[in-house]
Amino acid sequence: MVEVRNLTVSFEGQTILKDIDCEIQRGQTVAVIGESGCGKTVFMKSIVALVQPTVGRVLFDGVDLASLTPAELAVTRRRFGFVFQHAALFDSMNIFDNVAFPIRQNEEDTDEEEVNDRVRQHLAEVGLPEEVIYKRPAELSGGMQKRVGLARALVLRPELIVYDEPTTGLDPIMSDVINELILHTRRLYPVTSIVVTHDMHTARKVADRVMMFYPRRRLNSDQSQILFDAPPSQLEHAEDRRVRQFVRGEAGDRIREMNQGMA
Ligand SMILES: Nc1ncnc2c1ncn2[C@@H]1O[C@H](COP(=O)(O)OP(=O)(O)OP(=O)(O)O)[C@@H](O)[C@H]1O
Repeated sequence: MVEVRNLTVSFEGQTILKDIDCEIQRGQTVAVIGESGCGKTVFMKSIVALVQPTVGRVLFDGVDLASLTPAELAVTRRRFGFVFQHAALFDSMNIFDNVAFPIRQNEEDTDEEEVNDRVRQHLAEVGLPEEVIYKRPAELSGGMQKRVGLARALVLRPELIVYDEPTTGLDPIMSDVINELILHTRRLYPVTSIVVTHDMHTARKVADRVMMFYPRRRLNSDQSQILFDAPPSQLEHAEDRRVRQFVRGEAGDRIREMNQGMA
């Protein structure tokens, strides 16, 4: 479904991603992990054409996203769902209108009765009670806001959904509610998911594949930036020491490097 070919992304002369090659199959859930600043979000945004490749290509169903006109890209983007780190809800709209927004925006012919049914169905799917419907985002807890963000992302039944740190800032129970919702969505239909996360519990629980990125600036030019690309069950046995240290949360050589001003 997604083919990433020789992807390089640079900003103002600084290379963040270099020569990334991978394929993501339909229905796969990929967790993208790695230390802060290694380029996880840039990778995820490149896949949904929110960031343009400096070199290389990203193909979605065989089509190079960079070759599309803005109008064609807008049509393709309807097949994508986005769950942002801070829910990114519209503060001035109530919860109903937030979730209805993508339908009203993209499927203008939908009558209000159907909009009503779909919004209520999606809010129920993420476990939100009826009484939140006419509240504003600021009146809900962070976990509830994330669930609204998820309902809004799912309301057009996207084929590809990207999650940017979906559990950051949530307590362990609410994090697990979000993990369960990601799994539940996958059970409902063969959505492809890319989950950028620092939460190893999330990576282990929801993903059938984990990709670990490493900061480009810490590598030699011939070294691959993807240190690990395998099912989560293999994380503990990864050959690369940096992967094992990362998943165990061990600083390793980093403290010495920091003291030497290298990190
Ligand atoms: N639009 C941009 N313009 C300039 N630099 C950018 C842009 N987007 C990202 N960067 C830089 O690219 C690097 C990687 O950013 P990215 O957000 O992908 O990291 P990350 O691995 O997701 O980190 P974190 O875990 O902290 O969110 C950072 O140094 C960031 O400052």
